[in-house]
Amino acid sequence: MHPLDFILGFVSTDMGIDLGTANTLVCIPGHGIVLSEPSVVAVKPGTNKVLLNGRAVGIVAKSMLEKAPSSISVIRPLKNGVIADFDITEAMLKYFITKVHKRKWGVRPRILIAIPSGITAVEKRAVVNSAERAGAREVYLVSEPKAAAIGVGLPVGEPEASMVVDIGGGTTEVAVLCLGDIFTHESLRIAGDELDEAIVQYVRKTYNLDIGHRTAEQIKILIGSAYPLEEELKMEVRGRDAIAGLPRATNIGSEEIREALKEPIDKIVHAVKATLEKTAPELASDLLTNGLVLVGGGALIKRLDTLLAEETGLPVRVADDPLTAVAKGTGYLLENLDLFKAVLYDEDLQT
Ligand SMILES: Nc1ncnc2c1ncn2[C@@H]1O[C@H](COP(=O)(O)OP(=O)(O)OP(=O)(O)O)[C@@H](O)[C@H]1O
Repeated sequence: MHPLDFILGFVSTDMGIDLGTANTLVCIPGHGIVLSEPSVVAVKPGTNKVLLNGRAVGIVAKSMLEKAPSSISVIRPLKNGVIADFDITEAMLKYFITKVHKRKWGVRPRILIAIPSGITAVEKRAVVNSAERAGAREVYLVSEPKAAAIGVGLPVGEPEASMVVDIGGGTTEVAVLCLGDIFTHESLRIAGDELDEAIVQYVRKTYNLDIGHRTAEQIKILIGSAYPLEEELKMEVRGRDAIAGLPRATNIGSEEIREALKEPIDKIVHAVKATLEKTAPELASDLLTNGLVLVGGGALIKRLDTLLAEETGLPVRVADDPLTAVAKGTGYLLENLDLFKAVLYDEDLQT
C-alpha cells in the first residue's frame, strides 16, 4: 500500500458500481444511488477523445444515439454484458467517478463493481485495470446476481435457497443462491437489447416500416408484455417507410408486440427452467416457498411474472425497484465489506 493511500482513504468516498450494458449506477454507502446514467459515450470517430470536453457521456451521449452525424461516433462500450471497448469503458468510468466526487482533488475511492457471472478471468482483470486507471485505490468485484439478491434483501447467507432472475440490457442472469454463494446459474446473452431488436424486425416485416432501436425500446416499455393483458394497449409508431423511404406513422397493438417478443422471452423462460433442473432437490423444495425474484429493467415487462409463475410453478415477484437492485447490493456489500470478506468465502471479492 502506498503511504498516501492511507491518508487519501479518509477523504475518499467508497462506491459500488453496477457497470451495466444499458445503464451504469453508482451507490454510495449511507447515501444510496447517487448516479444512474446510460452506458453511452460520444467520441470523435476513430479516437477515444470524448466530445464536449469529456462531458459527452451518459444522458448527454444517449440523446445523440442513432441521430449523430458522421463526425460523431456514439458508442455503447459494453455489449452483451462484457466490455467491448476497454479504453472507452475506462473513460466512462473515470467520468462517472469524477462526477460523483464533484472533482475533488486526488480522490481515490475503494470501488466494488458488479459484473456478469459469465465473464472470464481476463475480462475480470480488464474491469479491475480500467477502474484502477480511472482512479480507484482498491477494486473489488462481485457477480451481478449475488449483488442483486443482496440488494433486494434475500437471505443469501442462510442455509435456504433464494433465486434471482436479472434481465438487463445485454444479459439475463439466473441464479440460485444458498449459504452466501451461487449454487447454480445460467447466463444468457438475451435480454432487453434482443427484445428491442425483435420489435425492429417485426415492424419492418409486418408494416414495411423501419424504426430505430430507441423507438423499439419505447414500444417495449409502453406496450410490451409476456402474457395477455386485462386491457390490451395500442400506440402510434413513427418511422420511415421501407419502400417509399418517407416518414410514416402506424398504430400497433400490444398483442402484436407480444407475438414479436415471444421467441426471446421463451429463451429466458427456458433458461430459468434449465437452472431449476440443475438445482439440488433440497434447494428446489425451498424455492417452492421462497419463489423467485425478478430484477433488472426487463423485470418490468408487463406480466412476465405471471408467465414465469405459470411455467415454473413457483411464486414470482418483481423487486420493488428492479433497476437499482444490483447497485444497492454493491452499496450494502461495501458497507459490510469486512464482514462479507470474513464470513462469505467469495472469490469474486478477490482482485
Ligand atoms: N418498463 C420497462 N419495461 C421493459 N423493459 C424495460 C423497462 N425499463 C427498462 N427496461 C429495459 O431494461 C434494460 C436495462 O436494464 P438494466 O439497467 O437492468 O440493464 P444493465 O444492468 O445495464 O444490463 P446488463 O445487466 O446486461 O449489464 C434495457 O433493455 C431497457 O430497455
